[in-house]
Amino acid sequence: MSPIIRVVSLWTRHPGWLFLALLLSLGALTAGVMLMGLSGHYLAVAIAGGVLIVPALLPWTGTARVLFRYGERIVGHEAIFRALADLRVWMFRGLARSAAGGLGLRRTGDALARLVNDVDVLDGLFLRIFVPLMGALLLLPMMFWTLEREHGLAVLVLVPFCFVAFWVPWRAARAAEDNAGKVGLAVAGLRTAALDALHGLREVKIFAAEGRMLAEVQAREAQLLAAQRELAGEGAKLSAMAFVAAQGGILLAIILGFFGLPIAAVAAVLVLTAAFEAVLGLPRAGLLYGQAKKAAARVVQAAETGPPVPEPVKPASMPSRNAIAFEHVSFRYAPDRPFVFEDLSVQLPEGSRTAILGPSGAGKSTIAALILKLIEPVSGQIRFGGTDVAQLPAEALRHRIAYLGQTTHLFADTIRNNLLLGDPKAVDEKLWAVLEAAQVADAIRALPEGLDSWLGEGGATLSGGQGRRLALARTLLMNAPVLLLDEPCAGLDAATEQEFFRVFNAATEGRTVLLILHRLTGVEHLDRIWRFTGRTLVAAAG
Ligand SMILES: Nc1ncnc2c1ncn2[C@@H]1O[C@H](COP(=O)(O)OP(=O)(O)OP(=O)(O)O)[C@@H](O)[C@H]1O
Repeated sequence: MSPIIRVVSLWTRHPGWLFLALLLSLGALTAGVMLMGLSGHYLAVAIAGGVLIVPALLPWTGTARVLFRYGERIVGHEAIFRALADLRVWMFRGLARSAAGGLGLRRTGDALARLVNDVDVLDGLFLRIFVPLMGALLLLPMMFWTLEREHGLAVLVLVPFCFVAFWVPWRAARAAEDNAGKVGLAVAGLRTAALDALHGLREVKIFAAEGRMLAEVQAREAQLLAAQRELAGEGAKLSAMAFVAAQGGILLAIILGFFGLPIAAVAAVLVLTAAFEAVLGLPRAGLLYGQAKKAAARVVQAAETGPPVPEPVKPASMPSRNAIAFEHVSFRYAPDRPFVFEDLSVQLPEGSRTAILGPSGAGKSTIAALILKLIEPVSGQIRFGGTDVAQLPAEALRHRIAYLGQTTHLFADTIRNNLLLGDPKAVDEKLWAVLEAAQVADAIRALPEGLDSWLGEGGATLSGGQGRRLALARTLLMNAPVLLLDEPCAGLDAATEQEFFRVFNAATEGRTVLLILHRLTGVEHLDRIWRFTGRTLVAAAG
């Protein structure tokens, strides 16, 4: 299915609104053409006979035109706002499904460009392309009838009309399609560069790299402007051609009018003026269509890219148990990358407390990513509660697991709302209990607004260590039977770390816990310890 059809198929959820908008628009067009035709006719009669008759139909047609146009604007925009809201939600859901592992900054800029710019381009698909095109098709028989009455040859005027209404827009669409790829890429590139520079502003200042960063953003902007200028030039050329053709068509009707029926000729010329005016926007619509086609392709691609690990066709039901086992698992990130581990087997029995130790780059975080189904083994199996995770739906599996990664995001919101992400129903008492467990309660208590303090973007108002502990508290709050904690004590001093592990044991009683650590300090009551040796895990104690 072509991307444009895919996008339009999403809009069919609002058939009533869209159909009504189309009817009102065609009604306005018909009333406008009738108005001009009647005016021309009675004007010509007045000139010929010296008597001006204003038929009762004339004011009615004028009023109808205004009312139809007004209704079309209201209904059309309502229809399209609903359709766009659906489109954005659909795309966001698709992104969330495909990017569970986090987008990363480069792709965030690109995703934002698609969510905002590309969806905005699609805004015009119905009102500025489809509706005027239907109008042009409706005008064809109307014009044939009017011109034919004037002079047999007058139907020749339909040639410039079709040129303006169909050929020029088609050419414009082709030109815009070639160019829209460049514009889309340039917009995404500009957003990515600007976001990158803004996110890293502190580093930019420390390394005095403002000039280089600015040059990068300006270069991207220049690329975008060049692509837009090219398109605008092409658009202007085609619009000029359409304008000349429209004037030529009207001139032809006037000339033929001298040889035919003058009264019919005046009416025809006025009808033609209205008709050409109605289609003179179509070359721009053609340009827009070319852009919309590319935009639709980018939106559909972003929304329909599958999850990183394919979902099972017939998912197994979630097992009641929560033990985890790796059975002869081998994994590498790409065929041309070395294996991170080979033939790795390890068990995390239900309710056990396990630590995996190893130097940086050994593959500890990769273990967590495999359990969460963000990546899949090259060979071997990972079982959750006895069932191969490949058979389990990723979302249901992740509901069982509370995970604290090495980098976690704190939202620009209050501390309370950041915490409630872990358990939306948690009462204050529970929030303070997890804050105590994560050794950050004192710092929060010292803030003037306590739990209602605003965190700022990425937790900017807390120190790095405090932010990390808040993220840890949020993970502890999640009522999941399995806890995966990747370096939970990063940013803690030795004494606080020891205190953390003391409280941690009580806070996680009964859950299956996997701690991913560089070194073993302060951890007590562990059931198992595994250490990376070469490309596999070896039991260190138990
Ligand atoms: N997305 C990725 N694509 C390609 N290679 C990756 C990716 N993520 C990690 N790696 C590589 O896989 C290996 C294991 O990485 P992993 O993050 O699991 O190590 P780690 O033991 O958690 O390290 P650290 O203690 O520094 O966090 C490393 O050599 C790393 O370069």
